[in-house]
Amino acid sequence: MTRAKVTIPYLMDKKAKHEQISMMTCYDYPMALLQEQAGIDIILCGDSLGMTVYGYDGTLPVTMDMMVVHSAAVKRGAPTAFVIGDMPFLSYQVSPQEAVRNAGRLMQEANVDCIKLEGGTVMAETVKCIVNAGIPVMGHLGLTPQSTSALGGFKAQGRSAEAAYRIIEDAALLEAVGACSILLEAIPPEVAKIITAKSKVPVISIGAGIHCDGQLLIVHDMLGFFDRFVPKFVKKYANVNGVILAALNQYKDEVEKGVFPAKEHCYGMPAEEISKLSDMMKG
Ligand SMILES: Nc1nc(=O)c2c([nH]1)NC[C@@H]1CN(c3ccc(C(=O)N[C@@H](CCC(=O)O)C(=O)O)cc3)CN21
Ligand SMILES: CC(C)C(=O)C(=O)O
Ligand SMILES: [Mg+2]
Repeated sequence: MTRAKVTIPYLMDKKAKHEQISMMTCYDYPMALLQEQAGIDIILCGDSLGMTVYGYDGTLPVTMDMMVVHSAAVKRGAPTAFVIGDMPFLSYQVSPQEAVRNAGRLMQEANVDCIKLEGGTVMAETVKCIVNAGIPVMGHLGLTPQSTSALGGFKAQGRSAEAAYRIIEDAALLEAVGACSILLEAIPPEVAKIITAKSKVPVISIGAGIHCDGQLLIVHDMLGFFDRFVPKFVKKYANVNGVILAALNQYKDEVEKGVFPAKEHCYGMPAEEISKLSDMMKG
């Protein structure tokens, strides 16, 4: 049985009932099939794919074209999940007009349900314009990886009263200009708790503690499929690297020993054809 499509009203209802929302990143079709099967509510095709899939040091090299191709693959694998396409660096900062056009590309070419962008007060006008175009927007506050250089690295945010107060103000403003949900990354639980209590839209945590309306993890981190660094907020639920490495080692070993391929991996040929071929080869 397939579940009903996850919609904004469905997510609002979950918040109202204090039922936790599950959210996970995903970058390709086979993983999307599994996340759909697991019933993950929200799937984010994040620009973190720059690091997890493409091996860059950060998210800045990621382009709109990459996000469109990957988001489309994710939506094909997870038709009933609420799929969010992440707006990459420079796709929305230049002007609200460019932001609307690029957000529209994710809707039109990748069939996503929503887009996400980083920033608070400075992005309020842009969020308003995208929402006015009929495109749902998730806001993203706290550790915003596209401004790592300005933040001084991948560092937790909102740890002073003043910094926390600014994030709380930003969250209220994002909601006021029409954001359908807010993502809080790497901030203290006490701050996230205040925001979640004040906001009418679902607030999702990645490294923002237990008091939010839902949780997000980077799928490669939680699977043990990425270990260049492991943020404090990550819990590893599997060791996929270990499973894959064991298979690769065994394959290499069997190739070198001539154990693979076996008879069952080879195509048959009728005996008379083999003997005819043998005669032909004798010329
Ligand atoms: N694989 C992956 N996981 C992520 O969580 C993630 C990405 N990639 N790419 C984009 C951003 C970058 N993120 C990060 C990266 C590193 C830390 C980290 O190591 N933080 C340290 C504390 C650093 C400090 O505060 O000085 C930690 O211990 O959590 C946190 C978030 C979150 N996002
Ligand atoms: C780190 C999360 C929140 C994100 O924006 C992404 O996966 O790109
Ligand atoms: Mg992102």
